[in-house]
Parts: sequence; C-alpha cells; structure tokens
Amino acid sequence: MGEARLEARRLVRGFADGEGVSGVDIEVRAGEIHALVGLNGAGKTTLMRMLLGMLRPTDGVVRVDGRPPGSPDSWRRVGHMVGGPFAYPEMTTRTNLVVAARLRLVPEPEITGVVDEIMAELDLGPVADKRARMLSQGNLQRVGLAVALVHDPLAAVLDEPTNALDPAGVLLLRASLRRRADAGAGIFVSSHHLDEVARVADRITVMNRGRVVGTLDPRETELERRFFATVHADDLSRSR
Ligand SMILES: Nc1ncnc2c1ncn2[C@@H]1O[C@H](COP(=O)(O)OP(=O)(O)OP(=O)(O)O)[C@@H](O)[C@H]1O
Repeated sequence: MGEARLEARRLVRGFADGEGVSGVDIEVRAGEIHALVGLNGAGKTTLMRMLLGMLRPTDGVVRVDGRPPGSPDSWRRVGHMVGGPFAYPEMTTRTNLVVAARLRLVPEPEITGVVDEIMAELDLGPVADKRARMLSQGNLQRVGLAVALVHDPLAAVLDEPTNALDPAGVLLLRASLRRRADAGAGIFVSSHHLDEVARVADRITVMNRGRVVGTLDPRETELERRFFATVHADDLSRSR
C-alpha cells in the first residue's frame, strides 16, 4: 500500500442538534478501496464533506495528497460524489461530463477522449444525448459517478455509490474502482450494504456516533454480526 491520498487527523465538527464528528483519524492510501460503514447519523457524510473541503472542521487537519483540501491543486486530484449525484438537469450526459472534465482542469485536447472513456466504462453510451433531468435514478447515479471519475483522480470520495444502481451498474462500478485503486488511486466509499462492501473493499472502518469505533476485515464471515457487535460495544462503553 502506498502513501496517503486522503488523511484526517483529530477531525472535529460539532452540530447543535447532533453528534457530528468528534476526533476522527482516518487515512485512505494509494492502491486501496477503504469503506466507511455506520448507522444513519453516524457522521459518515460529515466526515466526507470535511475531507473534501466542503465543510470546515471545528478542529483537526485534512490533507488531500499531502495538500490542504479545496486548493486548485487538490481539486484536480480528487473526485467526489457526496449528497447524491450531481448533474446540470438541462444538459445532456455528454455535456455534463465535458463540463466536469473542464472544471477539473483536464487539458482541452484530452477532454473528448476522457469523456468517451468514462462513458464506455459505466455504459453511458445509450443515454449520452439525454438531458440529466430525463434520466432514471440509476442512470443519473451512473452520470454522477462518471462526473466524479472523469478526470481520473488520485483520490475519490463516494458517498453511497451503489445507491439506485442495477446489478449491471454495481458490477461496472466495482470493476472501475478496482482498476483505479490498482493503478494507484485511493478510493473512499461509504455504504449501508455490508455484502457489497465486503466484495469491493480492502479495509472497512466502522463509525458510530461521530467516532471511529473499529475495523472489519472484508474477508471475514458474519460481517453483519461483527458490525452490530462493534456498534453495540461502543454504545455500551458510552453509557457506563
Ligand atoms: N448541517 C447540519 N446541521 C446540523 N446537524 C447536522 C448537519 N449535518 C449533519 N448533522 C448531524 O450530524 C450527525 C451526522 O450526520 P451525517 O449525515 O454525517 O451521518 P451519516 O452517517 O452520513 O448518516 P446517513 O447514513 O443517514 O447518511 C447527525 O446527527 C446529523 O443530524
């Protein structure tokens, strides 16, 4: 496993009416798919938004490929889909991808090539000329993933990437993420589907009530039981 593509140290973000994130250390290394699991409200999306510079931490440090998040340099290196797929509703799939590639500073002569490549990878050819607002949920999700990955980022942060995907889409995404990690990217995904996570992840971190409370080995059996045991043990330790 290589150097850290994404790194958070002692990350904190409190909310008046929720636990937010309280003191999280996490690393996503080059070459790995690192999955984040936790119950609703555990703090997964909040953590991801801070890693991307979309939300300012109250305390702690974030690094994207060794740099502060949100700088033009790190912007080029990271791809994300957090809070649902993003696409301009009136633009076609292809135009959305061209715009995404431009925003991520892909050199102009390379744009047609990278857009064709990601459309082939996620099988978006049949909806290339459809406006985003006319797409089915699953196809919109594929477009959102393509927007996140079109510039071949060194780090990707994907919140619930398999949401709404059909089994063919899940397989395409899995192959895409594996190929990217094998080529040196660091991929951070959150999911509620433990069986899917077990198939794709190299490492699984469990979050509960704003903290990292354990890790799971994707190869172990009874992942679900181990997940609930980890969460329950944390709840118990806090009620003492
Ligand atoms: N903008 C906000 N204002 C106030 N509280 C917030 C805000 N965003 C998140 N929270 C609170 O922070 C906690 C963590 O929420 P977060 O969305 O990060 O959880 P999650 O693990 O992604 O949940 P889910 O699995 O339901 O998507 C929750 O208690 C939530 O209510």
